[in-house]
Amino acid sequence: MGSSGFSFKLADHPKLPKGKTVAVVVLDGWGEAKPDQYNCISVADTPTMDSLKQGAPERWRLVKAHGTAVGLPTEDDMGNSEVGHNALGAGRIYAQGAKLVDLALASGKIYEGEGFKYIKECFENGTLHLIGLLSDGGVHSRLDQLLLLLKGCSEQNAKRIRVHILTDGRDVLDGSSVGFVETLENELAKLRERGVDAQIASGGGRMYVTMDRYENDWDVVKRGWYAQVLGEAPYKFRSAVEAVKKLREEPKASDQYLPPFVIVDENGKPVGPIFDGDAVVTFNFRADRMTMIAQALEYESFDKFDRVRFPKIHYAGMLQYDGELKLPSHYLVSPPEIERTSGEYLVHNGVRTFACSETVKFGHVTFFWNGNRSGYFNSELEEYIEIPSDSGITFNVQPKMKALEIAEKTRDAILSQKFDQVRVNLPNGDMVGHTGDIGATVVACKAADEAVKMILDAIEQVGGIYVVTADHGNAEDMVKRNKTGQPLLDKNGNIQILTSHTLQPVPIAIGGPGLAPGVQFRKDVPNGGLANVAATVMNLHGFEAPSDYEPSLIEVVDN
Ligand SMILES: O=C(O)[C@@H](CO)OP(=O)(O)O
Ligand SMILES: [Mn+2]
Ligand SMILES: [Mn+2]
Repeated sequence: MGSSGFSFKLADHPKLPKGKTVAVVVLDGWGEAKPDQYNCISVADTPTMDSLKQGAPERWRLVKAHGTAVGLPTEDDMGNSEVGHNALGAGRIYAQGAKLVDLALASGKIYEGEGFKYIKECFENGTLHLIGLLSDGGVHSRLDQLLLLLKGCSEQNAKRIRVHILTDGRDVLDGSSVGFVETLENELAKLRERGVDAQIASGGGRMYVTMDRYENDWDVVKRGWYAQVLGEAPYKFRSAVEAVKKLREEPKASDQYLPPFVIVDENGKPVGPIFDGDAVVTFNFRADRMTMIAQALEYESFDKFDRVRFPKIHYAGMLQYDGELKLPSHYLVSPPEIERTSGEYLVHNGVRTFACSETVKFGHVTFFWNGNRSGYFNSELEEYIEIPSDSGITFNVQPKMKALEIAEKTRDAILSQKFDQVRVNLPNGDMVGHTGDIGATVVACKAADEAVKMILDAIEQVGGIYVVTADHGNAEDMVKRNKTGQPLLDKNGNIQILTSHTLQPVPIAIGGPGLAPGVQFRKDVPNGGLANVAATVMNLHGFEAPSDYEPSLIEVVDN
C-alpha cells in the first residue's frame, strides 16, 4: 500500500475465475441500425456477427457510443475513436476535448492560462497562426470554437492573424468546406474592419495535408509544412473560397483530399508563411492527427522530413496531445486527466496483455485505450503489435485492408497462451465507410466479419472468452436521412452520401467456452455505454472493478 493508501490491487470477483484468455475485439465504425440498402453491415455477408446476435440474446446487447455517454458536449455529438477507446479503456466517462474547450472559452479561462500567455508574447510584433480542421463535425475541432478563439485573440490585442485551414468532408458532408470557408471569411472581414490584419493563408484536405496519424505517411505532414510554414504549394490563389471551389472542380478533389494551396497577394507573394517571432496554435482538440505536426513545430531535432527552415515560434496546442511525451509543452486547455485505466490496473494485477491493429488504428487500442499515453505500463507484461497499413491510397481501393493479417497475429497471440488479454481494432467498417464508397464498405464489413471469426475460433481452441464490440457507428448508415429515416435527397434529387460516424448504439457480444455458466447481461443497466465495458472485461478476468468505474454490464445467475 502506498503512503496514500492507494493500491492497484483489484479484489477477486466472487464468482468468476481467473486465468481465462479474454479477447476484446473492437470493430471500428460498426453501429447497429435498421437493415436497408445503405446499411452496409446489413447488406454485407456477416455470418459471424449475425450468429453472435442470434445465438445467445442474453449475451448480446447494445451500448451507447455517442454524446454524453462518451464525454461529448451534447446528444447530437456523434461518437469517435478517441472518445470511444478512451471510454472503453478508462471505464469512466471523462469530459472530452470538445467539452473542455467549450467550457474554457465560455468562462474566458482559456485567456488566463499559461499557454495563452505564452502565445500572447508574440502578438505585438509577430503573427498568430491558427492551424486546424475547418468543420463543425466536433470530432477533431469545431468551427464555432475557432470563431470564438479568433474573436478572443483580437480582443487580447493580436494584431496580425493567419488561418491555415484543413478541409473536412469526412465528419461532415463532402462539399461543405465551401460554406465553412465563407463563414470564416466573413468573420475575418469583421476583424479587419476592427483593424486586425486577419486572413486565411493556406489550405488543403485533411487526409492529404497535415492530419496524418501514427506515422502512416509523413508526406501528408510535409505538404502541410510547405504550405503553412514555407508558403509553398502547387496551387496559389487570391481567395480561399475560390481555391476550394476550383480545386474541387480541377483536379476534382474531395474536401478530404484537396491538394495544398497558399493564398498570395497582388504580387503573388504568400500572405502568411510562418517566421521567427510568430505564434502558432493548432486548434484541433483531438490528439491523434495533431501529434505529428506538433513534433515538426516543437522539436529542434526532427528528422522525419526536411523542414528547410525551423522558425523560432511560440507553439501551443489547443490541448496537450500526448501526456507521456508532454507534447506540445504549451497548450491552451488542459486535456482530460485520464488515470487508473483498466489496462494499468490489469497489468498491475499480472494480466499479460497483447494489443494489435494496423497503423491507421494502432494508437486506438494502445494510446487512446491507455488514456492518451504512448508506451507500455509494463513492457514485461505487455506487447503491442502494429501491422503496417497501406499508405497514400483511399481505403475503398483496398477495403479488406489488413484485417486478415491482424486476425492471424491475434490468433497466434491467443494460441501462444502467453497472454491473458488480447485486444484488437478491426478498422475496415470505419476507414472504408469514410470514403463514402458503399460497394467497398460492404466488402470491408465482410472482411472484418471473417477476421472476427478467425479470432473467435482461436478463443474456442484455448477455452477462452470473447468480447466483441465497436467504438461508434459508421458503416451501418451511409446516407443523410430526414427525421423519418428516409434518405434526404439534395436539390438535384440525389442521395447525399454520409462519410461520417453516426449517433447509433453499438453491439456488444460476450461468449466463448471459458465463459462461466450463468453469465448474462444485466437488465438494470439500460443506458450502459462504452465506459461500462471496462468493468465487464475486468470481471471476465476474474476481478471486481474499482468502485468509481461505470458498473459492469454482466451478472452471474445461478442456474
Ligand atoms: O479518421 C478520423 O480521424 C476520425 C474521423 O474524423 O475517425 P475515427 O474517430 O474513427 O478515428
Ligand atoms: Mn473509430
Ligand atoms: Mn472514423
